Amino acid sequence: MPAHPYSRDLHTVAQLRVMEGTALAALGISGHELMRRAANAALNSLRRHWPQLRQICIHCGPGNNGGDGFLLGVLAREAGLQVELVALSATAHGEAALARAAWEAGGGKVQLWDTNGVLPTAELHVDALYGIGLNRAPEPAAVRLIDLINHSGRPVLALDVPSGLNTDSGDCPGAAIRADVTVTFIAGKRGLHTGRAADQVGVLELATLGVPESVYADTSPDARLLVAEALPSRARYANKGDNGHVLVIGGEHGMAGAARLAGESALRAGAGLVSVATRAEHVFVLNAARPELMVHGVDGPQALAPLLERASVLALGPGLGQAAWGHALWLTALDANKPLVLDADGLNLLAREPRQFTAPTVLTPHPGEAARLLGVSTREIEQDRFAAVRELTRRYAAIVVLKGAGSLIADPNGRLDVCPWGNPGMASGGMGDLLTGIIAALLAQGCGVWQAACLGVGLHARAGDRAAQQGERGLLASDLLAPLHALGNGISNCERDA
Ligand SMILES: NC(=O)C1=CN([C@@H]2O[C@H](COP(=O)(O)OP(=O)(O)OC[C@H]3O[C@@H](n4cnc5c(N)ncnc54)[C@H](O)[C@@H]3O)[C@@H](O)[C@H]2O)[C@@H](O)CC1
Ligand SMILES: [K+]
Repeated sequence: MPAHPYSRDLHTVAQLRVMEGTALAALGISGHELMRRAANAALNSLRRHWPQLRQICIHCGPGNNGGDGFLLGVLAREAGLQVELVALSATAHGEAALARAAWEAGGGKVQLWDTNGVLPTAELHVDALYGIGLNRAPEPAAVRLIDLINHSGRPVLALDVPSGLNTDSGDCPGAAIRADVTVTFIAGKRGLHTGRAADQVGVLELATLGVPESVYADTSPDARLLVAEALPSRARYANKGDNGHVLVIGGEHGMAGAARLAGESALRAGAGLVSVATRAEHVFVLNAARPELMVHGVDGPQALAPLLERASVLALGPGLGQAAWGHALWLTALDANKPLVLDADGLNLLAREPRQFTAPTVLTPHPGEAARLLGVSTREIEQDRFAAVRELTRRYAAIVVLKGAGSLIADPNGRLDVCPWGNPGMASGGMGDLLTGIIAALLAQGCGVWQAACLGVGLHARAGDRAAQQGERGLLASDLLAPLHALGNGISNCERDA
């Protein structure tokens, strides 16, 4: 089935509420009918994923998400399934009350959830507790139910959103359902694609419920999912000078590896030339390990100056340290006003001495670095990664990549893309150094700064996924170099990696 033309678009709850209203008007149907369509989509998904299923338990919350659950109960019963239904509250309002009445009119029983209650046995649990209306951590009674469902050992289908996950931020303020499959209704939701969402959503399906395309066309999304794109093609007559010259600046005592990984990934992402400015003691080992790198020992700004002049793009920060040596190089490099990727200690120094950038600049903080750059805690960053990345772009006048599950890429005009690839194997040392080198290489080859950041994040994450086919645990940053080479050339099967 071809993807829906607007499946990349991601919205906020406020936007979704407006879209629901315009969808109802455009379709000329009642809210109840839209809810019935949602329930029908959920039943289809359930049948597709678990065709042998005979008996399910649906858990309904107080709002319209619970309403979806009641109507799913009606349709599932009509389809011959045995249905148990648990409700969090004794009453329902509005559309949800109508849905509950429809369930009860057919003789359906409702078990009112009691905090000390026992989870009904079921072959599968349907989570219809909270949807986009969740506005705080689930209440204590729901917490126990969520916990029991998560530990039931049975598959879980979530309706619209896994309950407990904040649809806007991707954060879980308290307990949250871990779904195997989430069927989300009408349109993409940004909080399903970043941060904690990675552990809660499972397989994500979009059911557009027959909403006409005009509703999507009239809504400008808050964010978009990255799609896999080929790198810009290169002229056959290109010489190495046409593909740019990246200068990696970093590698304080004991941190040669970071500079090496950034340099190697820049080479693998296609930079024409890559130089490394590092501590003199690292020159021999880096040259021996990767002779294609031009490695220079620099003891301070004077030695750095001629290298800065020759470079077209700077990758500043891998293993740089924050002591006098790193700080002096950092100041000199920033004064060169060249296209720049700033990472690691380059960002920690920026947090100490904030400035705005006029040359094309990409900052690549992980949540801890982002917290230092904004003067808040890492937890506050994770509570709303979208707000954090947008604030960083404004404060530093740069493109910002906020790393972590579902990396975000944002520019100062509010544009925001979300990376759908990557895996927890990439939460290991050196992965960030690779990303720095990749983005720098793309800038050096002539990509615009937004394009370089998006292509770079995508390439890095897809190389990570490719490398993780051998296992996530124990994945090394250098394992990504071979798949990076292949993917950068549009080679999408695995033969090259072997
Ligand atoms: N409006 C529409 O047109 C459609 C809505 N649909 C469903 O409706 C959902 C949205 O429904 P609602 O806006 O009623 O919201 P929800 O059903 O998501 O939940 C909100 C309800 O829970 C309460 N609540 C929120 N956070 C709570 C917490 N932490 N602890 C306890 N109670 C809490 C709210 O006060 C409200 O009663 C969607 O996610 C979707 O599942 C679908 O039927 C598709 C059509
Ligand atoms: K739900």
